[in-house]
Amino acid sequence: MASVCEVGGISPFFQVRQTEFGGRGCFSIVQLKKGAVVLEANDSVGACIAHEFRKEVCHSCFSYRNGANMKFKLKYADIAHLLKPGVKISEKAFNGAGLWFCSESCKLEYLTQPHIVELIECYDVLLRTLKIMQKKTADQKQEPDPQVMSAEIIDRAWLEINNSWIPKVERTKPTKRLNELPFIAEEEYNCARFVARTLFSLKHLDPLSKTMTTFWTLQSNELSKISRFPVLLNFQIAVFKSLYVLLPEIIRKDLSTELFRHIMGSEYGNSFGIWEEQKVPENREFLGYSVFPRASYFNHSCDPNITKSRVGRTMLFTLNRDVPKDEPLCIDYSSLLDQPVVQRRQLLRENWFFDCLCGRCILELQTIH
Ligand SMILES: C[S@@+](CC[C@H](N)C(=O)[O-])C[C@H]1O[C@@H](n2cnc3c(N)ncnc32)[C@H](O)[C@@H]1O
Repeated sequence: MASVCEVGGISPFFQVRQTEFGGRGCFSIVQLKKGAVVLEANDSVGACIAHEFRKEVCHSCFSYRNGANMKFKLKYADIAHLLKPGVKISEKAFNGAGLWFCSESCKLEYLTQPHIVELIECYDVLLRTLKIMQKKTADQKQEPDPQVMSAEIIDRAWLEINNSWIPKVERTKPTKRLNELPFIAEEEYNCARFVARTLFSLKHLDPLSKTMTTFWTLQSNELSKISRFPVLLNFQIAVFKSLYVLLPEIIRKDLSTELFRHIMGSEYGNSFGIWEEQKVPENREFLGYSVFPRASYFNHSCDPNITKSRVGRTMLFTLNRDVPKDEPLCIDYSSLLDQPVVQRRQLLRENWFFDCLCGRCILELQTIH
């Protein structure tokens, strides 16, 4: 984990410091007024709209219109002029990369992202593979899922990939590598798209940017999440193998087991849901998720002083009350604030893998003991 100075300078309103209960958190560095936006994050590193919602969500502005299909699907003609050396997209095989938009202008805006055709090639090959896999019906499980998990078991599984599987693939002729492809279903596909987007972002981000430096210092929850759901180890390995076999070289060359584990481990505790906008939590659709490294130092509080909201692709972090200097700035991870303390803490433990030590929990725990 990085030292504090490596994650400073995210906002003029707060600093990242060590908290009393361990880990880092955000603290106000000046007195702040209710309504102040302490962070505006539009620098997502990885994001994924669930396959289920692919036609119903605009991939540029993330708008969703009560389940209506978006009218503008990506076509080969839209990208033909963007093709460049190292990117091979055949007109005949092109599937639209699973990208739909609410308007021509949103589509154009998406296509103006530098080098975006590299990502479109990745998305399209993953989508083509999912469609082929969906035609297979037999039980495709290759490895039995482990029952008990530990850091050693996880490390050993990845060592095996590094020492045995990758060298084997590298010795295999490119035309035969598809034989190494594991079975993937929709969940693996969603995850593969998320990782592909992250690899693409990292490839083109300024290495000295705050987004990049904070990405490398994100807390990983790999062990706690896989310990709770051991099936995730084989799931992740299947995603890794699929990406290794399928991704075009221009993106795949940066894929290593170490980077993959950091992307997956940090995604678990640091991603923000892409929820339908302007609806109460109980009635919102969960459309996908996104990682904003600069916004990942906000701890949870059951009495949060920050309200998070999404406007298009941007996350806003707005103070919901006046805050003095040196106060922790916290958001609500859970939408469970009306639950009693014991249930709240249990749900946070089960879903977010930590025992909540916020001021409200500590106070309420004292009253029940
Ligand atoms: C998004 S990160 C927040 C930044 C994190 N503290 C760090 O050092 O990178 C979420 C993690 O912070 C810790 N955390 C956040 N809120 C907490 C709370 N109320 N009580 C205890 N731990 C908390 C947990 O370890 C959780 O998995």
